[in-house]
Amino acid sequence: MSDAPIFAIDVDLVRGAFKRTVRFESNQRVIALVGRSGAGKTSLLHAIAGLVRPARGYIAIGGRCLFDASTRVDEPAHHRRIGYVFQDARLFPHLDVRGNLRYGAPRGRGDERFVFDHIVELLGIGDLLTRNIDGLSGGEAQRVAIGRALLSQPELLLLDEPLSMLDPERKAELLPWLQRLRDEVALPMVWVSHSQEDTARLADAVQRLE
Ligand SMILES: Nc1ncnc2c1ncn2[C@@H]1O[C@H](COP(=O)(O)OP(=O)(O)OP(=O)(O)O)[C@@H](O)[C@H]1O
Repeated sequence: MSDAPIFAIDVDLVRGAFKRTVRFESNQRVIALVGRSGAGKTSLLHAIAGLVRPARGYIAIGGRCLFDASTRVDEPAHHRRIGYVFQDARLFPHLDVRGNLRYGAPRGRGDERFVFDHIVELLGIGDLLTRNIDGLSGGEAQRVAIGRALLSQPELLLLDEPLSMLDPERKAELLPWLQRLRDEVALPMVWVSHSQEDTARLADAVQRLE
């Protein structure tokens, strides 16, 4: 077993005129990232995912170095084994639910950590498999998006405000599934949230960007 913290991050993020340093270490598995609008939450997720390059510093998660400016480590995004769930699900409209879940799932090795039938059961989406995307509720679409992310066999899950576009009823419906995800999928997760209440329910620790 490695003694490395689950999250070890110290980066300078630069996006146009925006510049900030984010530094934290944590041994908690599920982190809520909170802070005012424009504080840099999405920018940090993008840096972890390899979609933007920090101007300085390092990102190591689960003892795995994803980026280190001093040693010129910069794992390409597609090698980082990260599942990314967006606010608006971003499912493929030309595929049905099954097609979306199958998209990008490595085939045929037989030793995958996340298996199709288990993920479908975990997220309660078995009845949706042949449905078109445009007929799904916001909460159903998010569950499918999470399933698609897990079936890409990630080692880390990033969720950018998965509840924020839902009305209160749909949100109440989705929350227990997200709690189940947190409890039954033993992956590190970073959860961007605006809501103190969601944060308290879903995260082991809160990281605030001022
Ligand atoms: N591609 C870009 N070019 C220039 N500036 C950018 C770019 N992307 C983000 N920014 C700026 O970087 C800052 C941080 O944005 P970011 O989206 O990371 O914040 P956030 O905390 O996620 O905000 P929100 O809660 O509103 O989503 C903002 O001032 C934003 O305008």
